[in-house]
Amino acid sequence: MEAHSPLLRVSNLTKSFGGVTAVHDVTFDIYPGQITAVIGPNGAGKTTLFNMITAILPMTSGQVHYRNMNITGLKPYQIAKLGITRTFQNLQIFGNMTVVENVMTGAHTQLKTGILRSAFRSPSVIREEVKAYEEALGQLENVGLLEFAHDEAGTLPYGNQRLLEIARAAASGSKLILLDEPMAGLNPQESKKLVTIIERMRTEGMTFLFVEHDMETVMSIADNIVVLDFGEKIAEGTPQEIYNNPAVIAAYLGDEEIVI
Ligand SMILES: Nc1ncnc2c1ncn2[C@@H]1O[C@H](COP(=O)(O)OP(=O)(O)OP(=O)(O)O)[C@@H](O)[C@H]1O
Repeated sequence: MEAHSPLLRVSNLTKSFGGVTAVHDVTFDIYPGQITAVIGPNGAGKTTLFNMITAILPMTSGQVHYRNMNITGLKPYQIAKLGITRTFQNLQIFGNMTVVENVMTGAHTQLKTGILRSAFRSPSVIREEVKAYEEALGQLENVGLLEFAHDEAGTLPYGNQRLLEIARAAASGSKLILLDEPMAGLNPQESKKLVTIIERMRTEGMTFLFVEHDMETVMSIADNIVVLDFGEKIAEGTPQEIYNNPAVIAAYLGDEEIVI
């Protein structure tokens, strides 16, 4: 991949649900190591856009390229295997498994071991499992959860469960993590911790795309902001550019949830 080619290219994505066009002709690029935020008033199409990029929803038209490869029409597991992971608004933690086991489920998207081989527990399978375990512990250390590695994940406070999801995404070998409202439900200290972790992971080479209503977070960490309104991209730019954009201010007028 060329140094300046986008990691992800979203081209003319459109999604219609019957008569409702939730996303219309949206185009933008994400470059490696960038933090990109998608913002917009309620119902603007942010989640639908995420769902199309990760193939949870088929698009009506448009294309998605990842590392110059056309990934339009691939299945969600194929996209995950290529290195794109997402988190959801509702946490997707396996509450009865331990914290470290949860992280290892991320690593399993990349393991070579098939069901048959793992049933026989050959030395190569064991080696792979040990590697995944050590990698999982490393990821837990990165997000400050190492001391809870052997606790049941369901017993972690909400903010730590969110960090656990991010550790799991990182353990999957992802290069691009999509976060759907990562700050939702976090208290100010937890938000601050998450911001620090995202920024550190970025300096280590991770790329992020996130949907967020918390404008303070968006303005403080995003390199690039894509603004949707009624499914259309109405603006794109740096936090400063977006902050001063009249179309963006107009779109948010009357939206009580967001103070821009
Ligand atoms: N499965 C669906 N069937 C019909 N309409 C849908 C469906 N999913 C979303 N929509 C509509 O598409 C539009 C965009 O919804 P979407 O959830 O993507 O917006 P959003 O920006 O993520 O909103 P929020 O900030 O409230 O989460 C809305 O008008 C919504 O009602």
